Amino acid sequence: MSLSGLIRALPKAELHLHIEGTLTPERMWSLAQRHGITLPYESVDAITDAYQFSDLQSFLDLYYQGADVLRDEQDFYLLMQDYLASCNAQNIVHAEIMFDPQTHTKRGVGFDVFMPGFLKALEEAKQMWGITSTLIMCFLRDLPESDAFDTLAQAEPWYEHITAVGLDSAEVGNPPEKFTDVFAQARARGFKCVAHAGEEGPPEYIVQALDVLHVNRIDHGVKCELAPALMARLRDKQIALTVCPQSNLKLCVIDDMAQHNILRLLDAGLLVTVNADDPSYFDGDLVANFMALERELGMTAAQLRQLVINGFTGSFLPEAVKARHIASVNSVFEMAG
Ligand SMILES: Nc1ncnc2[nH]cnc12
Ligand SMILES: [Zn+2]
Repeated sequence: MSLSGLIRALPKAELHLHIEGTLTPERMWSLAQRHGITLPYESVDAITDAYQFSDLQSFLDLYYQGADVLRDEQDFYLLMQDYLASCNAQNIVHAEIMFDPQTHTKRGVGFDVFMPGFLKALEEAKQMWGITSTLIMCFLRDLPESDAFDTLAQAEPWYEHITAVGLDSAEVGNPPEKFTDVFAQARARGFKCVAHAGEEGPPEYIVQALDVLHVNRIDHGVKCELAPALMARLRDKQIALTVCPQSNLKLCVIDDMAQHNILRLLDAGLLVTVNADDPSYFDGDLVANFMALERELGMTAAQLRQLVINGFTGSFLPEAVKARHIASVNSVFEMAG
């Protein structure tokens, strides 16, 4: 089987995916029509054409604007359903899905609107396709820590459906230590923790995420290469990095995919995984991200195998379930010869 055939056929996990970043231009258009919202675009194509970014902030501005079409439970159900249908098409069997409550609550759209929509679609995908999932509730780091505390309190009726808390949005100038207390409270309430760190920000933010927030894994983390001692620590402790190659290209973290360090980090023994981040905005789902690694970086079959296995190893699944998925990955390779 060709490498592209394997990429498609392998059962995969996705660990770094913002559900608001899966809003397709078509769905944005249809929801805007449904709610009588006038978008600042003339057509679906004009939405896609606007997705040219110079850095993280230039993307976040459009991403938060796009989310404004999400108004009622059905919108959030359709958003999640679209993503899960794409998981089924890509053979993603397990997804750890981030959502940004504050993007919605600050517009008057509460947990009682988006959570039922999400949960209905997740349950249907489990029944129809056997796709398992966890939800990661992210705090927006450009807002004060007190807002994150409010969000943690508002989420209380939904805790049983949320596995982890995360930290996203504008990184530089909003270090992990700004959220020390709310992460401590989230940990005390039994949540796992993740944080975006070392996407645009310095390696010190990765160190803070580990030492101050006590995260279980790092989202992005590609800037760790600038700090050899940190790289050694990530390798020795096998802390998962949820790397998003196409996102890094689109947000100008790198100028060219050929410069991406993901395979160097993998070959150095770090637990790196491949993820889409915001597939609708970055022109690439999980399969497309793997394809780019084959095309632009010459990823080998052995590297592909390790990256896909790492996706399960780095997940929040129980160990026995991880082992079952990893065995299926290995059996696809054995059948492919
Ligand atoms: N790549 C990213 N970095 C920070 N915050 C985000 N929110 C959605 N995508 C993000
Ligand atoms: Zn992200």
